[in-house]
Amino acid sequence: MIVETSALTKRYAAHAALDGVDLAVPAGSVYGLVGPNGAGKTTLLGILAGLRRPTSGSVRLEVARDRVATLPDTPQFDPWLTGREVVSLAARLAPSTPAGKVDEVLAEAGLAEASDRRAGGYSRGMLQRLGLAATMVGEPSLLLLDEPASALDPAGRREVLDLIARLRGRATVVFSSHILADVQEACDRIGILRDGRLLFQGSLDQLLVGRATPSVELRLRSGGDQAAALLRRQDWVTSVRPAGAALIVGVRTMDEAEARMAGVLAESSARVISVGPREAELEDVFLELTS
Ligand SMILES: Nc1ncnc2c1ncn2[C@@H]1O[C@H](COP(=O)(O)OP(=O)(O)OP(=O)(O)O)[C@@H](O)[C@H]1O
Repeated sequence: MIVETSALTKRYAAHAALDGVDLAVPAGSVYGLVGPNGAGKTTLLGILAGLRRPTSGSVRLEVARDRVATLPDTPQFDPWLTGREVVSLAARLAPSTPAGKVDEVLAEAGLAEASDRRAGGYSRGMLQRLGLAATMVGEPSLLLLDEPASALDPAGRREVLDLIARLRGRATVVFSSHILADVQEACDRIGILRDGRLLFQGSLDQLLVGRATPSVELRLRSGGDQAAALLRRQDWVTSVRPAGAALIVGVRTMDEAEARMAGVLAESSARVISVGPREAELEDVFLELTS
């Protein structure tokens, strides 16, 4: 394990922001720390980065402090510096940065063209990528990224997630997010934090197996409200919730759903586009664990 904490606790006055957290991050992994607002993600990353002190418990890093790089959730740069100057400054703080590395990471972050423009004119997505470039330039062994993609639009998120995916195998990455899809896509290990407690950590497969209740995804052209009301009255239906244009119907067993779903839909006036089993997703488990 490149990062291990033991019974880590952080109190702000009477409030426990972290409560007995045993985090274990394997070397080389991309670890997603996910949890709702206020769960303690920033506090935990801050302690790992050495920026906050724990109230009790311990942190063990199997990596020298100068091989750890941290990206705060809203990186701030002097607006008059160009992208290249920001990354060059970061390079000077790293123990030894190979020649040409500044241009290499700027290109990797998709900022080659913009590198001589001032950071004050960058978009949010560009600033986040500039922060990543500055974090990556010293070739750290461990990157701690606080919500690197959460505030971005879908295109910006995609760029940042792609950049993180490319770090796999080159460094260990711990990043926090409250966007489950990002974690599901980018991480090979997941920790779920709520109210300062680590409710689960392990691989996505370990998380999903045997936890999420089986469910069926219904796509309806119209009549969704009536169908949902009818479904809620069935004893084999455990939950009905809208997800975009679809209804996600939690069921006791798939057998019952297969035998009885068509009958309920026929009874309603819904126009059916498709009915299909839905693979357990992180969101189901997350809702199960955190609600
Ligand atoms: N410096 C502080 N003083 C007092 N309370 C704090 C401080 N920092 C965090 N907290 C509290 O500790 C809890 C955890 O906060 P933290 O910022 O670590 O959560 P988070 O999971 O990062 O949340 P978010 O997703 O909103 O950033 C919250 O209840 C927060 O109000």
